[in-house]
Parts: sequence; structure tokens; C-alpha cells
Amino acid sequence: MPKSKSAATPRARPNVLITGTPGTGKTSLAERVAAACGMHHYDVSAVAKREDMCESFDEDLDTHVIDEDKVLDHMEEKLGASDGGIVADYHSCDLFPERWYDLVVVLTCDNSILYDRLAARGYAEAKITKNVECEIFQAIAEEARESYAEDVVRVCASETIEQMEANEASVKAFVDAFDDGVGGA
Ligand SMILES: Nc1ncnc2c1ncn2[C@@H]1O[C@H](COP(=O)(O)OP(=O)(O)OP(=O)(O)O)[C@@H](O)[C@H]1O
Repeated sequence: MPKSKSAATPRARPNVLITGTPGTGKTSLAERVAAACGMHHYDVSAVAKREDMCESFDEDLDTHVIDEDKVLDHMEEKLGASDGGIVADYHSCDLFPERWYDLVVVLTCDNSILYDRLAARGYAEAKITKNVECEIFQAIAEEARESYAEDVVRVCASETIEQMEANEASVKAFVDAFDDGVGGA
């Protein structure tokens, strides 16, 4: 059973995870939240590539596979032992210690919109299909609910710019409340 967030968060500022299927808008939202809240954006895939923390390349999915041990060690310095203020984004969420995050936002997207976004990136059909299937089964939302306390997880649609703005405002309200000592409830 997941622990309550309040028992394990003596941080001055919250840490937020933005997760969801590739293409749902994690990086876009994380960048906006970081700018609006004065937080540091930790893009897990980008940092893993930049810091040489990938262990292999998945030819079928045409993507780098991160070395989880290296990445978690690197992130522990930033999230585990810090005063918070990190907004991380990654397409999975069950690899992280629950204690790192005060809010976990799962972005979702209509399948046909997601298909178009991934096709616009020039992804191969197999890679698009795998990701759209992941979205159809709401795999990341389920993963988040299994890995974090119920009151920490928010599932948010990310299909339009208006929704992106609303999601940014909602996360900012959480961060502001946490900063004010309300704890983000
Ligand atoms: N809410 C939204 N409304 C309209 N377009 C969006 C929205 N969210 C993201 N997009 C667009 O969808 C594309 C994918 O967004 P983004 O790169 O942020 O997704 P991601 O989830 O971080 O993907 P990945 O996991 O592959 O890095 C971008 O072109 C972005 O501008």
C-alpha cells in the first residue's frame, strides 16, 4: 500500500513528476511549469542521453534504453537529498522511489491525436502502434495508481492548448500551496 506523501516530505519545495505515453505533452508541460514556478526541469530521457546513462538501443522501438541504476543514482542527488523544486518528466513512473514526488501528473491523449503527433515526428509505424496501444490501455495511469498514493496522482487530458494551459495552472496552484506550507492539498 503506498505511503502518504506527508510522512516523507520534509522539503521546502515540492518535486513534481509529469508522466504519460510518449507524445502526450510531458516535456511541453514540464517546461511551462518550470518557468512558471521557478523550478528546475529534469527531462530524464534527455539527461540520460547527455550524461551517457543509456545501456542499449532498442532497434525495434528505435529508442535508447536508459541504465536505470545510473539514472536513479544521478537523480537521487537532485531529488532525494535536495530541498525540492524539481519537475521531472519521463514516460514511466514505477522505477522512481515514491518518496521523491509530492505530485504525479499523468497526461493522457485521444488516440487519433496521439497518432498524428507521433507520425509528425516521423516515427516508424511499429513505434507509433506500440505507443498508441500503451495509451489505449491507459498503462501509465494504472502504473501511477499502483506506485503512488491516491492523493498524489492526477490524470489530466492533454489534447488542446487550452488543456495544457489548464494543466499548467493546476500544477502551479499545487506548487504555490506547497510553498505556502499548505502541503499542496
Ligand atoms: N495539450 C497539447 N495540445 C496541443 N499540442 C500539444 C499538447 N501537448 C503537447 N503537444 C504537442 O505534441 C507534441 C509532443 O509534445 P511533447 O514533446 O511535449 O511530448 P512528450 O510527452 O514529452 O513526448 P516524449 O515522451 O516523446 O518526449 C509537440 O509537438 C507538442 O507541441
